[in-house]
Amino acid sequence: MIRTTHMEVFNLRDFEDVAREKLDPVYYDYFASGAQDEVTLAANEAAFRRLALVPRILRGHGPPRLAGSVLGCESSMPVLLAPTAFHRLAWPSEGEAATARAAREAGVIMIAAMLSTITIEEIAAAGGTLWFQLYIQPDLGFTESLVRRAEAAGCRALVVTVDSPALGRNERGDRNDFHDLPPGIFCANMRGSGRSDGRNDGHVRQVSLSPEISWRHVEWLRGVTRLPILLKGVLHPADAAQAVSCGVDGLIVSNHGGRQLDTTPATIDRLPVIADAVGGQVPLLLDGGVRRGTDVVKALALGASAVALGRPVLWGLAGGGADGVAQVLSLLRRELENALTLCGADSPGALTKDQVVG
Ligand SMILES: Cc1cc2nc3c(=O)[nH]c(=O)nc-3n(C[C@H](O)[C@H](O)[C@H](O)COP(=O)(O)O)c2cc1C
Ligand SMILES: CC(C)CC(=O)C(=O)O
Repeated sequence: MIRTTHMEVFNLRDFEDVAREKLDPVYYDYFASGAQDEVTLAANEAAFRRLALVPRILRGHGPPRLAGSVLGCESSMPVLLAPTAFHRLAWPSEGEAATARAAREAGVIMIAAMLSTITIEEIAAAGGTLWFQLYIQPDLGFTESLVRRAEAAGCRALVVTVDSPALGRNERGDRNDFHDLPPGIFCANMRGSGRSDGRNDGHVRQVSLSPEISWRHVEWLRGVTRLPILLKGVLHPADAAQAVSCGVDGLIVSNHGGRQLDTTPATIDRLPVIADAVGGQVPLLLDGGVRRGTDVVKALALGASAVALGRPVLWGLAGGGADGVAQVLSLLRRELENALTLCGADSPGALTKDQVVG
């Protein structure tokens, strides 16, 4: 159990306090912040609090089974690690390798961020089941080289982030003048060969979040890889339906943890309309504000196959490297097991949407 001089950790929120104590305040702000007024950042958690769970009784079963699979990948519980950039800011010695080790040991899927601070090959060497998150770069030759590297490293799916035609306006970052990674830390996947412009030093400035990216790019990607493709950042049911017609294999209902367009709705509030639009044709995942086992249960009941966890993983990493991430996952697993039991569900699939009332 991670303990600092005056803090014991009982839940995921406690880990944020530990991380705040340990991190450089500028990096803490980078991880914690949302866009502009942080309305969406707050809304994600507030919406989970607002929804109530209705338990079913006297179901007469044993402890719930948490394990299952998502897009053919086994997972010991319906919780994935959301892609988050720059883990060496939280744990300088190992960065994403520590996160990947903890995910592997917990038997859960890690979505490795394209903007990781060690390479995807290094993450794969430390990790278990990995999916690779991609910001499609207008330099399609370079994008394809990243896809090939992710395939060769054994990644089992591509997660294309589609909520970032530009970078969200982060005012905490502006106030802290945090616009570059510190010396010695790079976007490791962006270095080396593959770019048509020959720029290859892994500087953040070389990453393009471009409004030119369109459905045509998704169709292009569908043609260059056989890996399952998920779109991350879907909030409109018409987009969800179009994604399915484009041959996309899964969707992540996400507002990027409130870091892109501020004042978007909470993700859990969008899940039902997206689930209706998709009608079970592809698995739906959700991220944003998941902090408790009861939050996971609400998302599962409303139609998600699994959820993904962003900041709490970073708090665990900052608090104690792989051990900290392992503790975050283990706390959430215990809570999820308890919440399912109290809801009368012997597995995630036994939950029904009438068990969530708003
Ligand atoms: C510090 C930080 C960095 C992130 N980096 C990325 C990224 O590189 N790519 C991406 O698709 N999403 C990124 N995200 C968004 C997460 O994948 C996820 O959508 C969000 O964190 C979920 O919300 P939560 O933090 O409330 O759990 C980042 C989020 C944070 C907090
Ligand atoms: C550098 C950013 C594009 C990484 C990111 O997605 C984020 O910080 O939310």
